[in-house]
Amino acid sequence: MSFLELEDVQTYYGESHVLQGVTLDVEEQEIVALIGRNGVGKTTTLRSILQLTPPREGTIRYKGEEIGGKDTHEVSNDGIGWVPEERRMFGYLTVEENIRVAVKPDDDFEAQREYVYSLFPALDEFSEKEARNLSGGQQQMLAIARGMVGQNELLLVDEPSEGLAPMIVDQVVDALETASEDTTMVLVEQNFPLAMELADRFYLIDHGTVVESGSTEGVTADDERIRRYLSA
Ligand SMILES: Nc1ncnc2c1ncn2[C@@H]1O[C@H](COP(=O)(O)OP(=O)(O)OP(=O)(O)O)[C@@H](O)[C@H]1O
Repeated sequence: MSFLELEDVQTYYGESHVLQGVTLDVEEQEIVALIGRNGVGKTTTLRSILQLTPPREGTIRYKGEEIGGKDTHEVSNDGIGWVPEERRMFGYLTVEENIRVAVKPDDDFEAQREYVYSLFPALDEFSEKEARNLSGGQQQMLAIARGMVGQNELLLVDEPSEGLAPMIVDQVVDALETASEDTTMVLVEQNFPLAMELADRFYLIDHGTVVESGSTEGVTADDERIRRYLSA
């Protein structure tokens, strides 16, 4: 039994059949990258796991339990965190307030705050700053921290390097590596070298289905298996 298992997952937006049978698995403590061209269904795979866009067919098992059909808040209570694309957060709230909003009502805010500040001590330093005044890298760190609130055991991270300068991307890599010591991770990332650097294994998605997979070890964008799917 794997930590997370997707079997023949089929997801639609209305009549549009986006995931056409995605099968993949993730082992505990792994970082698994989902790669592929724009619009092939990577974000939709994360949305399917979270039940934000519930699949119409197939199964999703998390720690051996079928989570298909659950509500998103139940999936979140099961310990699955999300770092959405574009770092959605409350710009006019402070860092600390953004963390507070992410803490579930039954959870101990103080304990959760201490937990995320221990993961990312830099956040503590600017805890009173409004999120909109943070740099892109700091915002991404806050987004990752919000995903880790609740000591989530699985973190789904969507395009963490998007729109960030290369120097800032290094900070984000550090933050993801720190987070990955505590959690299993599924990472959607357009920056191919970055995805290969961070992840243990990859799944290459094309037209809503997995077309290649394997260890990231030694894989480059010149690899013929990869190139034919990623180049335009
Ligand atoms: N809310 C939606 N309603 C209708 N179609 C959607 C919706 N969200 C995404 N799609 C379509 O579903 C397909 C897959 O989108 P998805 O966001 O999963 O792709 P992706 O691989 O993550 O690529 P990207 O990097 O562009 O986000 C695309 O054709 C997209 O236009």
